[in-house]
Amino acid sequence: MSKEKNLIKEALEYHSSKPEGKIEVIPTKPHSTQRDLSLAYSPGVAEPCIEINKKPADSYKYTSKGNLVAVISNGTAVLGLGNIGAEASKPVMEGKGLLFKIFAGINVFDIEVNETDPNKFIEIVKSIAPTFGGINLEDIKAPEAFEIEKRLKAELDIPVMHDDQHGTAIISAAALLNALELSSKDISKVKIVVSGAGAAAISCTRLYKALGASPENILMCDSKGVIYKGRTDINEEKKEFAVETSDRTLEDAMKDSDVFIGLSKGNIVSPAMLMSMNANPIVFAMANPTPEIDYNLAIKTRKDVIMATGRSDYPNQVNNVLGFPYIFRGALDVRAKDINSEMQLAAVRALADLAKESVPEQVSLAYNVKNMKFGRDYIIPKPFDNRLITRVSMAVAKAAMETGVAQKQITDWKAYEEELLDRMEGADQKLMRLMQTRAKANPKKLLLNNAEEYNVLKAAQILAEEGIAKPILLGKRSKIEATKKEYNLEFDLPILDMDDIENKEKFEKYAQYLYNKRQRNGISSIYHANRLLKSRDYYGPLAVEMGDADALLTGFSKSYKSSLQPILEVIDKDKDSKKVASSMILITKKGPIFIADTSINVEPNSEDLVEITQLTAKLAKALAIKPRVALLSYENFSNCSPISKKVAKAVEILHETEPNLIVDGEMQPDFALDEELLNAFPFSKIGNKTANILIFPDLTSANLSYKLVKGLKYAQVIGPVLMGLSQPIHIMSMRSSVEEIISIATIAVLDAQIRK
Ligand SMILES: NC(=O)C1=CN([C@@H]2O[C@H](COP(=O)(O)OP(=O)(O)OC[C@H]3O[C@@H](n4cnc5c(N)ncnc54)[C@H](OP(=O)(O)O)[C@@H]3O)[C@@H](O)[C@H]2O)C=CC1
Ligand SMILES: CC(=O)C(=O)O
Ligand SMILES: [Mg+2]
Repeated sequence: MSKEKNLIKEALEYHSSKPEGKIEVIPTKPHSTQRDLSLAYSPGVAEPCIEINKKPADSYKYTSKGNLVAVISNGTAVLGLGNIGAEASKPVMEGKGLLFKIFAGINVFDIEVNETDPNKFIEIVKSIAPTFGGINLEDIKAPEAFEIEKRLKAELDIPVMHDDQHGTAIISAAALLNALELSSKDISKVKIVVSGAGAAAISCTRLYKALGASPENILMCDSKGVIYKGRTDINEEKKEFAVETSDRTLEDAMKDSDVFIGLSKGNIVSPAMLMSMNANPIVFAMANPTPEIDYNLAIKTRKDVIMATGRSDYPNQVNNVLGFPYIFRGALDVRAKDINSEMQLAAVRALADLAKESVPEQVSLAYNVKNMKFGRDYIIPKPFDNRLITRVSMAVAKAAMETGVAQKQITDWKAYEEELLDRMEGADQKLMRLMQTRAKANPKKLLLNNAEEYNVLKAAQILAEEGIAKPILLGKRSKIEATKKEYNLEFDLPILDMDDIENKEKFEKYAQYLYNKRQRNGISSIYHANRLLKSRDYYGPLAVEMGDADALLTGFSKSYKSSLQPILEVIDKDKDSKKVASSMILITKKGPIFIADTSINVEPNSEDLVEITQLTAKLAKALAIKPRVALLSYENFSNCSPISKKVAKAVEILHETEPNLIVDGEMQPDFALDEELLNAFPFSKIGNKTANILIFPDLTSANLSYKLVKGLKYAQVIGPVLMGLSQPIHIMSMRSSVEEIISIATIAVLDAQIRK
């Protein structure tokens, strides 16, 4: 089956699989008891009705209105499919609803109105407007769309935006500014050809003019050809773009042009037309689903083209999805009465600027591209970039306040940023963000071993740029530089060069220190110390011990065990610790859960379990989490089998030595994690609030448990976190992803902060 046919089949299956369609309504309040129902509905529901009747603005307080947008269409210009009617437009409107929700947390009712008369349509929309905090008009054809939007904006006091006009204008303008910058062209001098003279095309071109494009350099075409002065069959909006020209066809117009903007119909631009454009042409073929010229055909035809489409399956998706969720988010959050041109321009700038910043690794991963960066194939941020919600929504909200259309003021922008992130993030991202905020307050010098590897280098770049750590790269300079070159990584970070390590005066100092420290523990001569130090596995920990770095992260290319061994030879245990151990942090719906010992102590005895518990509780406290510890077994408080006896004895010691620690066992993990089940043990010190630290009876059960959770993708896993050393040194899992390295690096920085 061809790729296109396959897509058709998959798209139909996607939409028809049960439950049919793409959205549903989910209650947000409890509804399982009679009392819940008497609050949700009669009699309780009468009370907010009475309040709203007294003060209409209270509808924002007592109903979902403030976060509810109507996506309304009459189906007269559905994508590039034309006038296919209200009912057939529903999949697109449901799709917009889905995007509003996933990208900005906004609820949508999609409303398809069987009415093409603009006046009647306006009356219908006005009559249902009280339900909504905002109205997104969609896929309504020109010229009716202009009148409809203009009147609804004037006659309603909630934000109204025809997305095909302004959403498209904002995104394409941001992309155009960046594409012009990349091709060193000046917006006031370029010749722009616009194919289409409908809602999207007219509005986009107006915005380009506002940004400096010269009216005499713009040629617009509709289905009949070029819009020239003297044409009699054109409406008022088209007249605005009529110019003196002898060009009559799109083909004529495209000769010697610099920019092509397609907002018309699929497959109307030929390779020959593309060839007739000036050097480094900018081609935005935005008709959906079929662009004016196919992406692959365009880049095959001209190597120098900067090419974009409205589709998600090619680079440079210039599509209003990058705008409407965030524009409405910002507008709703300040209860704006309008979405005005200043708010639109603020969104343009936010989008254009964001594209020039380095791209988060999870975005690159989502598109399977390594080190995505500003350039011909990346002129505009990707829809899965989770920075869009803060950058665009905040810019829009600010502009609404500055231009006096906001009915609610934001004073604490940091708190608003947090609120936006809270809306969109899962528990895992939230904990990591909180930890990163703490790390950024006092970033530490972090030595990153295996810096020749792409993942380590990319993580180092992000850690430095985000201000989470001050990375020092540990590795062979020549190889680090080669990897940077291979992946086009542009940054400058200090390197501890393993190629040149012996020539450094520090080498002698380190060797002497190591010899002095370990001469009675197997390092028999200065030569022996010298030899060990030539290995980064020894040199790295020594650099931390000697104060040349605040923390070390190692282990990318070795097994945990072989990374740990040299560390233990060089670094003492913490003065309060008799053991080292390791913990994994599972990020679950119940919050973070620590699991220990996952990597070091294979068969711990009762005393070892006590140590492991103390270390893990200390780690939790260091991350500002109050420890509630369950020591696990396959039995509950039975003290029968050898394993249970071992665990019960550890609990007994802990109750004696750590009276303030909430700890109990032996118990099964499902009991430790379930409030109801915990009620079965009213004597337990854990009470009925679930545990957040699980100490396993041995390494096998701990390790397999976390691997199972990770393998089943039930929770994100951070770690392993090494505990009990006198220095903040951590070992990542072999071949960790960039995200995993950043997580454990953040913990290493926090660890270093606590110690100094
Ligand atoms: N990528 C994105 O984010 C977006 C893409 N679009 C796309 O833009 C296109 C237009 O949408 P919209 O403005 O809402 O629709 P409209 O119906 O308002 O406008 C369509 C325009 O296309 C013109 N047209 C039709 N055929 C041709 C042709 N062969 N050559 C030149 N112009 C032609 C029409 O000309 P005439 O006036 O003579 O009828 C009309 O001016 C659609 O394909 C849509 O998918 C729209 C919004 C966002
Ligand atoms: C993307 C969009 O809104 C359109 O093509 O109509
Ligand atoms: Mg549309």
